[in-house]
Amino acid sequence: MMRTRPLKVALLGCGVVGSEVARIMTTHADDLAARIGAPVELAGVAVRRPSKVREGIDPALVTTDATALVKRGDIDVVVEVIGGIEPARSLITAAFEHGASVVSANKALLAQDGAALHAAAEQQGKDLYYEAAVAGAIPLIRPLRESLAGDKVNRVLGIVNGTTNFILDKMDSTGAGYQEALDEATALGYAEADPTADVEGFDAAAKAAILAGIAFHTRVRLDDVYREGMTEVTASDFASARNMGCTIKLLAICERAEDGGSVTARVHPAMIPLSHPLASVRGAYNAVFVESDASGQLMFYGPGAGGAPTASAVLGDLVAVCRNRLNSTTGPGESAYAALPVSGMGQVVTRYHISLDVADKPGVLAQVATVFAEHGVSIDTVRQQGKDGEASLVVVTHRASDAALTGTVEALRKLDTVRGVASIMRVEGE
Ligand SMILES: NC(=O)C1=CN([C@@H]2O[C@H](COP(=O)(O)OP(=O)(O)OC[C@H]3O[C@@H](n4cnc5c(N)ncnc54)[C@H](O)[C@@H]3O)[C@@H](O)[C@H]2O)C=CC1
Ligand SMILES: N[C@@H](CC=O)C(=O)O
Ligand code: NA
Repeated sequence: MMRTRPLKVALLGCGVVGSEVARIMTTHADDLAARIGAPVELAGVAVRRPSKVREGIDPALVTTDATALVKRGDIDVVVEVIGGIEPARSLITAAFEHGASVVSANKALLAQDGAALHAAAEQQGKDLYYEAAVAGAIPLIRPLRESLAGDKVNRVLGIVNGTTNFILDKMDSTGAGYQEALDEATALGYAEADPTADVEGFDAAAKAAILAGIAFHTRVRLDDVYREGMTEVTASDFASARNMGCTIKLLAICERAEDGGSVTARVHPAMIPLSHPLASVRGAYNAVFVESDASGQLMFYGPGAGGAPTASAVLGDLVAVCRNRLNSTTGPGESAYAALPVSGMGQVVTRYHISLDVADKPGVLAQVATVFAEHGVSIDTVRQQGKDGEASLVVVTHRASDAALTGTVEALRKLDTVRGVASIMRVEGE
């Protein structure tokens, strides 16, 4: 039976995502009420610029005092789509203290302070949901937290940042320049308020921390995630990748060590074969593979950024949280019982594509090969191209630890015949 008293929602932030949340709440009001079992009412909208015209939003609901809004006491759910650490963190904490549950899209905050926020929610008997924080519209948090709760996840690998995938795709497929592609991604509402978060890999690293924590039932913070952005990927890297039948993607990879005793989480550009499903992920789409003991390999795919897709995930959480409130219950909280240590990058094992500038004379290849052998790094293929006494040498390795590869590269740099290390890129997905 439908409850007549509405559940009250406070919306914090009315930008790319917030404006879409408000629009869907209004246009789908009847369906949402039927699915929840009670109407949901937008009770207040906290903004920074109150004079801006916001279509479909009653100006009487608009306030610049987000703190007063979350402390009203009659709010059932606070939807936080401001972003950043403060004031979002204080507002969410105050929301719990004043009786509300919270839906957030804020991966930066969750990766930094997720444990404290979960503890605050639990202490107050409230929900903290954040499906929109990882991979936009793609259902990923809930499948990991609920559908796979009976399995053992060993690996999560994928493209989790729409902006950088959009840029890399444009650079690869149209030869567009980096800045031009970034400007377009920003205009389309994909980029973070400061797009450095996207291009330097902080956003993907925050998502990797959240995914690893949920997948492995442990705590992984942003600082635990190895991070390289994509600003140094060049047209020549794409050409090398094409020569190998590969393309380049910014990947997030979270793995459980083979002995199960630790985990790693990393974000960096990597070559992947064109035949791999991740190679065909275009534009701002995201795709994530989850590998578990019993399920085998699962793939999640869809729009990873943008106002409406992200609002879809927010609304899904809103419905879940409202249903929980009507039933006087809460959904699953943080599960970090495994308390696994997070190992550094040195422990990671993968393949490498290394491009060296060398002197074009007899014995150089043997010298280089010896350095690889001395560090226990086995070579898969070598390609040499020479011109005017100089040559470029492209070495692709078999699987080796990052520590062994780092040692190899340090030793290569010391060889007189090696003029420089032009690029090092990991090769994944084989
Ligand atoms: N845009 C996207 O594709 C996605 C965004 N997200 C996350 O959603 C959140 C919001 O992102 P966007 O909507 O894209 O950002 P945005 O910058 O378009 O919107 C944020 C809004 O919050 C307002 N704001 C800032 N401080 C405020 C305050 N103290 N009180 C009231 N309003 C305040 C800003 O004026 C702005 O309008 C961020 O955490 C972001 O990481 C998550 C997934 C996808
Ligand atoms: N800036 C982010 C937005 C979604 O999380 C991205 O590009 O993926
Ligand atoms: Na999602």
